[in-house]
Amino acid sequence: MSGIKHSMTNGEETPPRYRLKKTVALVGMMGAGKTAVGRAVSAKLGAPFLDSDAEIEAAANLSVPEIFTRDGEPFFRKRETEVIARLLAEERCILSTGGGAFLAEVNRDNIAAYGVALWLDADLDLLWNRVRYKDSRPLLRTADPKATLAALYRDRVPLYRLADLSVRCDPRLSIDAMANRVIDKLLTRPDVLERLDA
Ligand SMILES: Nc1ncnc2c1ncn2[C@@H]1O[C@H](COP(=O)(O)OP(=O)(O)OP(=O)(O)O)[C@@H](O)[C@H]1O
Ligand SMILES: O=C(O)C1=C[C@@H](O)[C@@H](O)[C@H](O)C1
Ligand SMILES: [Mg+2]
Repeated sequence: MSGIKHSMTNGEETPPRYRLKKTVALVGMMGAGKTAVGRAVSAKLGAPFLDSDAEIEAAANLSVPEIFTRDGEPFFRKRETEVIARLLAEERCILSTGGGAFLAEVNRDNIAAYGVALWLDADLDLLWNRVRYKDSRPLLRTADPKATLAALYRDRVPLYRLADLSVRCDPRLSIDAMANRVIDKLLTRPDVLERLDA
């Protein structure tokens, strides 16, 4: 349990205020919670939230699966690199990346140039439980999506380990509680996040 009060629980407490000094890119497997937890972290910090998948979708006016089907994965990866570079340069933020983004060295280098990468490290079982009922991940449209997810996991974990920071995803923790865990981790890096009312 975090020893730090992160949110207002009664009328007497004031919400904590933070200074985000660098962009935090959330990386990790599909279903780890980069989007959901990233949004909650940004709300708690009062920092902008950006999501590379959502930006690519908005620019194309198509969903991620539609882009994969129409233009193919290499096209998507090019857009992903462009979008991440643009978002990093635009403003200091919490940036949720797509699950494959951190695999490309160019994206890792760009993230390092502007901020830090935080890996949301989730077990395969948890990931499968999160993604199994949704058809929004084109890479899992295979005859055996569970085996595909396991293969992606095996291949990708060594690269996610290159992230500056990592937080384990506990299946018992809500999105809000995970966001607190992420903030606790960021506070271990005063060059990234500072608490102003400590
Ligand atoms: N701590 C949590 N507790 C309960 N549900 C969660 C938690 N974290 C994420 N979820 C849910 O799991 C699903 C996957 O989360 P999310 O879309 O944030 O993953 P992601 O890492 O952004 O995946 P992708 O790489 O495909 O974008 C969502 O339905 C989300 O609401
Ligand atoms: O893990 C991946 O490679 C992906 C994850 C999603 O966030 C999307 O970026 C897309 O479905 C690819
Ligand atoms: Mg996401």
